Amino acid sequence: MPSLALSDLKEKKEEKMMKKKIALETPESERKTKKIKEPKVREEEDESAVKKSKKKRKASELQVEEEERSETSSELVEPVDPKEKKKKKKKAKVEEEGDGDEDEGKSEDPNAISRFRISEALREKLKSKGIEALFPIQAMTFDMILDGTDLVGRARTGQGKTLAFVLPILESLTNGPGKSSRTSGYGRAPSVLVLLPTRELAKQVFEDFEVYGEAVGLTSCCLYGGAPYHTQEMKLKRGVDIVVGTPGRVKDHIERGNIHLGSLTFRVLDEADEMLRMGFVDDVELILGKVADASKVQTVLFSATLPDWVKGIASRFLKPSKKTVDLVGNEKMKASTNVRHIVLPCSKSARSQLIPDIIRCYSSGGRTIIFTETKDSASELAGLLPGSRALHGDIQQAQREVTLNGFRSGKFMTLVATNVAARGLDINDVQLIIQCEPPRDVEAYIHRSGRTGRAGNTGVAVMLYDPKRSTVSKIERESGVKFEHISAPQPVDIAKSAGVEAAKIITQVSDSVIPAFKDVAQELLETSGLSAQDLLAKALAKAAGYSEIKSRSLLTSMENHVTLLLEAGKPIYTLSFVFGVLKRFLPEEKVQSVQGLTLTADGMGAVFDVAEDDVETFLTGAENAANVNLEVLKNALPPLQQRDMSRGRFGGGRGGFGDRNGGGSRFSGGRGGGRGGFSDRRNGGGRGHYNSKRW
Ligand SMILES: Nc1ncnc2c1ncn2[C@@H]1O[C@H](COP(=O)(O)OP(=O)(O)OP(=O)(O)O)[C@@H](O)[C@H]1O
Repeated sequence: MPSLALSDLKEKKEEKMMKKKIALETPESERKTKKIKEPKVREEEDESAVKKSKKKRKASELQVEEEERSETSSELVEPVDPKEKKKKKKKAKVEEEGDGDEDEGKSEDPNAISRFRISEALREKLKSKGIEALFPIQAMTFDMILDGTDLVGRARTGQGKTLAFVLPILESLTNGPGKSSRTSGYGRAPSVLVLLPTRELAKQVFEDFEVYGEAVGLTSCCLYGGAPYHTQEMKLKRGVDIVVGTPGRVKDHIERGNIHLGSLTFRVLDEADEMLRMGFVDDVELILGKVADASKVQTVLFSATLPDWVKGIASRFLKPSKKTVDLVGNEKMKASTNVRHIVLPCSKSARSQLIPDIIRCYSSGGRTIIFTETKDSASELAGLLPGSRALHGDIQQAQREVTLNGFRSGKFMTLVATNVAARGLDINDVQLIIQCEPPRDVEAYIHRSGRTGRAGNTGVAVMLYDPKRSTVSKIERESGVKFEHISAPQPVDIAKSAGVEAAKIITQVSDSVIPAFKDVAQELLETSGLSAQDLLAKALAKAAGYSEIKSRSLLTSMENHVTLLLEAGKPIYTLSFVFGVLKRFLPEEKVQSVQGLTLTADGMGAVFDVAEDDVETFLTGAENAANVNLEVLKNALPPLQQRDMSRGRFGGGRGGFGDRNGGGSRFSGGRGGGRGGFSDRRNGGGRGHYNSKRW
């Protein structure tokens, strides 16, 4: 029910805020910034900290402690032991209480930007953007990057990984170790190269470098395909300090002799896993290999997902002394914890009817991004959803930019995109993500759902799936997300809330209209054969834009379809058995018309959809059949068996759809088929493989 869903959402948000409030009441510990330290943070506090930082909090949950530096060459900065953390909290609290007066230094956020080696100009710029304190991933990596360490950084989506490398790099080049090697003057070669998988993301990161770089006198340029070479060449000719780009176009400029990477000080691989997955292996390898002396270059790699096979690149291109700051680590939950993750059964043909209602129920009036698996489906769906636009790789770059700008500025509120928009895009007020079907891999799920719930905000991610061919359980076990299973919002429920709105509007209509309409109202009352209440209900419906209300099935979400539950008095093991039972009392064409046939998790029944007009035929037929019970399901589906496509068989019973807490068994186990390392050509198979064919 939409009204329920909305209030549930509100409740959930409040509950979350409450939990966060509690989590945030953690005293600070002193932080010394000059020495390299081993900061440790408890994973689940990561996102609380983001929220708190946003609110200019006074205390921080980030615990920084001094540790012996590890003798190992590559070091993982691990999350702190929760028990240990508790002890520290207690100790700090006692100290604070004993202290009495409000020492200004102590009440200040340990992650306040003033506590880091950030120059005045950059601080001012950050403040002008409303940033007063660093987020945990930024605080934990700032000194390491500034002091010259190669680094692998991982934090969940929307946790500020971009500024985690932008700020220390800018500081290093202007006031730190990078300053001495930086070249200057007309035609200078870049000191920094940042590689990203998509054009939109490259532009976004470039804009950060431009805004903050300007404050310290550094210039940047952005190199990406689909845009004219000339402008990019002119910028490179004049000389820039920072180059941000996608691998294909950067490589082209190298080959044209437009850029020289011999004197690089920094290399950044943002969303490295995606770049390699997209087939940029050769290009990235070639580009990274262009530095004159790799030992003099500092390399950092950031992503919210770091599949094992990416670690191969890290060992190949980062120094053995590299450090890893992983705020996700072995935590089960890999996706954003600020997002409500929902799954909903829906057949492909019902999508365009269902999606507007999902938006009505879950977008809270904000922006929505809908992800499709292919470019064609993105265009097709955008054509069917009024007020939406498509974004994918077949659209001209200039139009892609117009579309994204329009979405960012609120000219339209629904973007239908392929995976080109899955990674890194940071768009204000995206409240809802809809995935039309489960993506092929868990990383895509994590990044797509991470376009909402950013920087401490909350959001909703709804994934549609075909109950007959679902990979929901695979995504669930690999991402650690515990999906809420819900049924489609029913048009009648949506109409009810629209009616409430319409009633409000009607009460606001001036009494001056009454004389003009009174006579015809009286005539209607006398001639329509309806009560005054029914007549008014019709008038309200019309005011809310309704001429009729269609029903929607629980199973496939198809309009004018109804879900039936069949039981045969004994366990049912196969779908063909159900067809056999139906054939006993129905003509063949009716049997063939059933949609979405699925067995129930308890193995005692089967559910399927039939056209509303056929329901009577089915029910009457079943009355005359021995040992058959057939009933219409009105409110919720029973728990169903899910066909786990990743395992090629039916999985065990998972949570009922009416049960928001899901239930059912959890699976464990790693992913199959490890992806190859950097030089494994079998992965990706040529540049643009993924995006050119599918998105
Ligand atoms: N210290 C901060 N205080 C307040 N807001 C911040 C801070 N750091 C970053 N932000 C904001 O948080 C948002 C998310 O940041 P960013 O895009 O860097 O996230 P991310 O971790 O790279 O996400 P993804 O994995 O999806 O790429 C941005 O709008 C950014 O401006």
